[in-house]
Amino acid sequence: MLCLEHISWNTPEGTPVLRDVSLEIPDGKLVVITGPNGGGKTTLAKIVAGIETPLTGRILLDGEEITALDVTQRARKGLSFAFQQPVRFKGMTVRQLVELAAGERGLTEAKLCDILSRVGLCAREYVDREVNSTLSGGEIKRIEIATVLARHTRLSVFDEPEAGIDLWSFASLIDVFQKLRGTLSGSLVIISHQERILQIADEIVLVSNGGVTEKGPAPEVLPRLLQNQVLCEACPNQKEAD
Ligand SMILES: Nc1ncnc2c1ncn2[C@@H]1O[C@H](COP(=O)(O)OP(=O)(O)OP(=O)(O)O)[C@@H](O)[C@H]1O
Repeated sequence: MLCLEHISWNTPEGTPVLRDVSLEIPDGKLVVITGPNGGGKTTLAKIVAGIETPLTGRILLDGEEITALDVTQRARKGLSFAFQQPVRFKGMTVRQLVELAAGERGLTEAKLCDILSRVGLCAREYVDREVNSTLSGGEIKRIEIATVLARHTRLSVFDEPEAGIDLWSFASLIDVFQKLRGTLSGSLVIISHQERILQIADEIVLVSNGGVTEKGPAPEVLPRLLQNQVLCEACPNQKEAD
């Protein structure tokens, strides 16, 4: 289980972004974090990844404090992330990147194909391409999601997997997440605004204005979100934004 205790974070200019966030991410569950733009969801994910350091609070993984660990040390503990703005791994081929993620050299074409087809990419066309600007944003995003899927980690976090992905790939991704949920030993967290992703959640957490304003089992929280009661309370401009 991942526990966040009293996490706060300010921008470099000192503007509060996260205010005293406490949250438990249980094992074996698909937890979807949602909420209005700018509420603090990605910042929370960056703090869990070790990219940002919290101003206050601590992070525990299975009871062990990991607050002081850097990104690499946390990755070794089994935390992996697919961010909204994917990182580009200059000079590496797709094959090398997936092998690195899977921790296995010399993956067979069949295995590579299995991993890449989950995100709607045909392995044969992609494996020997370099991960650089010749790939589209959507392709890079899908490759990054594939690397997280390949790792089978303790905690996997996907930040807006729907962003920049076409409808067909998105539909197969939902399928992948659903299958993952059925075989989960660790935790699976998806940050999303998409109703179709909220529908497959076990638990939903609403992050708004730097705090957790709602959390609970999806069957209880989702109807309220869909009726817009919760989102509207949390974000008065939500209706206008939609
Ligand atoms: N390094 C930074 N410097 C300045 N402001 C920042 C920084 N990081 C985050 N913010 C601000 O913190 C707020 C929360 O950003 P964050 O990306 O966590 O929101 P979010 O809930 O993920 O939003 P979205 O749904 O739009 O992806 C935003 O107002 C953002 O501009």
